[in-house]
Amino acid sequence: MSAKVNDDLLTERRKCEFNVEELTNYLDGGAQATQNRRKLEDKVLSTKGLFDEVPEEYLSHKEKYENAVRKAVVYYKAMKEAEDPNQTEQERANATYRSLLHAAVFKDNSPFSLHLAMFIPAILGQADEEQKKYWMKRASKMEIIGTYAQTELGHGTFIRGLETTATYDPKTEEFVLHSPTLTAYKWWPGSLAHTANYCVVMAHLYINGKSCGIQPFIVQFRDEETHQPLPGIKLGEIGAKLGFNTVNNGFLGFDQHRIPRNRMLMKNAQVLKDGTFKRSPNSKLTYGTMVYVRVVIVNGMANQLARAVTIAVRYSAVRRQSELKPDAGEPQILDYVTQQHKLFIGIASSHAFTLTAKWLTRMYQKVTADLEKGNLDELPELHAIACCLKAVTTTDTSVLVERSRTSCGGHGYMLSSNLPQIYGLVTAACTYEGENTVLMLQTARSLVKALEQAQSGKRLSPTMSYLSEKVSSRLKWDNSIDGIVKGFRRVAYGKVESAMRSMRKYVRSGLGPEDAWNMSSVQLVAASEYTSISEADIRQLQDTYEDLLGKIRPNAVGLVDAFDFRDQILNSTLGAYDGRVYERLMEEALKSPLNAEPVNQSFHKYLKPFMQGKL
Ligand SMILES: CCCCCCCC(=O)SCCNC(=O)CCNC(=O)[C@H](O)C(C)(C)COP(=O)(O)OP(=O)(O)OC[C@H]1O[C@@H](n2cnc3c(N)ncnc32)[C@H](O)[C@@H]1OP(=O)(O)O
Ligand SMILES: Cc1cc2nc3c(=O)[nH]c(=O)nc-3n(C[C@H](O)[C@H](O)[C@H](O)COP(=O)(O)OP(=O)(O)OC[C@H]3O[C@@H](n4cnc5c(N)ncnc54)[C@H](O)[C@@H]3O)c2cc1C
Repeated sequence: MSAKVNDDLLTERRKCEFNVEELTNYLDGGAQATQNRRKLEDKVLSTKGLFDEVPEEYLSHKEKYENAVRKAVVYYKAMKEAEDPNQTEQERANATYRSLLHAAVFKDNSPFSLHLAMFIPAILGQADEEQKKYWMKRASKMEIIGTYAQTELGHGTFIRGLETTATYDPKTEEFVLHSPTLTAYKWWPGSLAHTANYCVVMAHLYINGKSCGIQPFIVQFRDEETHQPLPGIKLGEIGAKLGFNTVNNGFLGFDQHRIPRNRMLMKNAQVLKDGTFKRSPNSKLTYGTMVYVRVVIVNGMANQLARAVTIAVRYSAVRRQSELKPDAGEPQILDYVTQQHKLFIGIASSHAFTLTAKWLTRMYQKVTADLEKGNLDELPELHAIACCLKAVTTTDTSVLVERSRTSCGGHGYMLSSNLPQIYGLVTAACTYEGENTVLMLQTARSLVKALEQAQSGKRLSPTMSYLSEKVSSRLKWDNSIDGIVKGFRRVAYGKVESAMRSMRKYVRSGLGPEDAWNMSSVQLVAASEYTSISEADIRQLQDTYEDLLGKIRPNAVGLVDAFDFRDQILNSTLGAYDGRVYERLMEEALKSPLNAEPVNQSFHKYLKPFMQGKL
C-alpha cells in the first residue's frame, strides 16, 4: 500500500492550474516519448542489484569504487536488455535524452561514464572509416572500456602546450609515446586508474624532428586478460575529490611505449608508412570531441537543475516554519517571496536550458553534416556558441543548485537530501570540458571579430547579427518579451563595443595586442555572458517580476512534478513524491553504521579514560 501523501503536497497538486502531463509530454518531445522513457525507466529500475543496501556515503573510498563497478556492470546490461528493438535510434536517444536514469544508480557518476561520454564520441569523430568500423564494434559491445586522455598534470586548458610526445618511427612503422616530464603525465581522465584498458590519447606528433601538432591516438594500456598495465605504462588513481568519487579519475605516464601506425586516428590528418604527414583541412577538427561534449553538457545541466529544484520546491511545500502573520500558524516556506525568488528562477532556467540544448543540438548536427561534405564555414560559430552556452549553463546551474540546497536549511546539507552530491556533479562541469573563463574568452574572440566585420559593413551570422543592428541608445524599453529581448541585445552590443574600445585604448597607449586583450579580458568575459539594463527600467521590470512570482506560486509543485523524476532518480529524503520528509530523514539516519549500537567502542577506548583523567 503506497505511503500517505503529505497533505500540503496534495493541496498544492489540487491548486495547479495546468495539465502537468501535457508539460511532461512537451518536455519529452511528445506523449509517445514520455511513454518510451517511462517504459525504459520501469524496466531498468526493476533490475536486481542496482541499489545499495548500505548508503554509499558510509562506504570507504575503495568500497565505493568497487561497488560502483559492480553496479555499472548490472546497469549497463539492464540498459542493453531494456532496448526496444522496434524503436529507431532517434526514439532510443529521445527516451534517454531527458532521463537521468544513471542518477538512480550512481550518486557520484559511473566508472563507465567516460567510455560513453568521450571515448566513443572520439572514435566516431576522429577515426577514419576502417578504424571506426573496427573500434566501434569492440567499444559498443563493451569488449573494451575506454577513456579520453588529454589533460596532463601540467596542462589542461592550453592544448597546444601538451607535453606527451608521439614520435613516428618509419623503420618499424610505429609511434613511440613518451611522457618526458612528470607534468607530461596524463592526469584526470575518468576510468583511467583501474577501469579502462584503452584510451584516446591527445599527444604532440613529431616526424623527423618536426612538430605536426596535437593528434589523437587510440592506445591500449592494460592487458585485456590480466588487466595488468602494459610495459612502459605507469598508472594510478589521482585521489579523493569534491565529487566524481566513483569515476576513477587517474594518471598515466608513458615510457617509450610503442604503438602501430594505424593507432593514430586518421580521419582528419594522416601519417603514411614512409612518414609523410597529410595535414587536416583545419587543425581544430582535432578538438571536435570537446565541442560535442560541450553541446551534451547543456542538456545535462537542464536535467540536473530540474532535479535539484524538484527536491527543493517539494520540500518547500512541505516545510512549515516561522510566522508570516501573528496567530496565523506557521506558513509553508514556499509562501515566502524570498523562497519563490530563490527557486522559481531555477525552474525557468531549466526550461530555458532544455530549449537551448535542443537548438544547439540541431546546430551541431547541421554543422557536423556540413563538415562531412568538407564545408567548414560554420565551425567557428559552432565553437563560439558551444563555448558560451556550456560556460553559462554550467555556471548558472551550479549557482542555482547551491541556492536550492541552501533554501532547504539544515536538511539541505544532509547527503541524504542528495543536493550536495548534485552540486558536486554540476560544479565540476564549470571546469571540465574547458574551464568556463577560458571558454567565455573564446566566445569573446569571435564577438570582437564579428563587431569589426559589422563595422566594416560585412553581413554577420544570425547569432551575431545583434552586433550589426544600429540600435539607437535611446531605445524605449517596454516590458513586453520583445521589448526585453531588444533591451538585452542593445546592452550585449554595448558590452562588446566597450571591451573593444578598451582594447584600442590600450593599444594606443603602447601595449601590444596580447597585453591589450589581457587588460580588457574582464570586460570581454562580461561581453560574452553579462547583460544588465539601465536603472530606470529596473523598477518597472522588478514590479513585473514580483507579480510573476505570485502567478507561478500556485503552480510551483505542478511545474516540478512535470519534470517527472521518479523517487529513485531524485534519490532524496526531501524530494520524494509523497512528501514524507521527516519519516525519510529518520529512516536514512538509522542506516548510519554508528546507529548499530547505543555506545560506540571509542567511549571505552578513549572518552572514559580521558574524562577520568587517565589518558
Ligand atoms: C560525464 C561527464 C564527463 C566529463 C569529462 C570531461 C572531460 C574533459 O575535461 S576532456 C578535456 C577538456 N579540455 C578542454 O576543453 C581544453 C580547453 N582548451 C581548448 O579547447 C583550447 O586550448 C582553446 C580553445 C582554449 C585554445 O586552443 P588553441 O589551439 O590555443 O586555439 P586559439 O589560439 O585560442 O584559437 C585559434 C583559433 O582556433 C579556433 N578554435 C579553438 N578551438 C576550436 C574548436 N574546438 N573548434 C573550432 N575552432 C576552434 C579559435 O576560435 C581561433 O579561431 P580564430 O583564429 O578564427 O579566432
Ligand atoms: C571532474 C573532472 C573530470 C575530468 N575529466 C577529464 C577527462 O576525462 N579527460 C581529460 O582529458 N580531462 C579531464 N578533466 C580535466 C579538465 O578538462 C581540466 O581540469 C580543465 O581543462 C582545466 O585545466 P586545468 O585543470 O589544467 O586548469 P588550468 O588550465 O591550469 O587553468 C587553471 C585556471 O587558470 C585560469 N586560466 C587558464 N588559462 C587561462 C586563459 N587562457 N585565460 C584566462 N584564465 C586562464 C583559469 O582561471 C583556470 O581555472 C577533468 C576535470 C574534472 C574537474
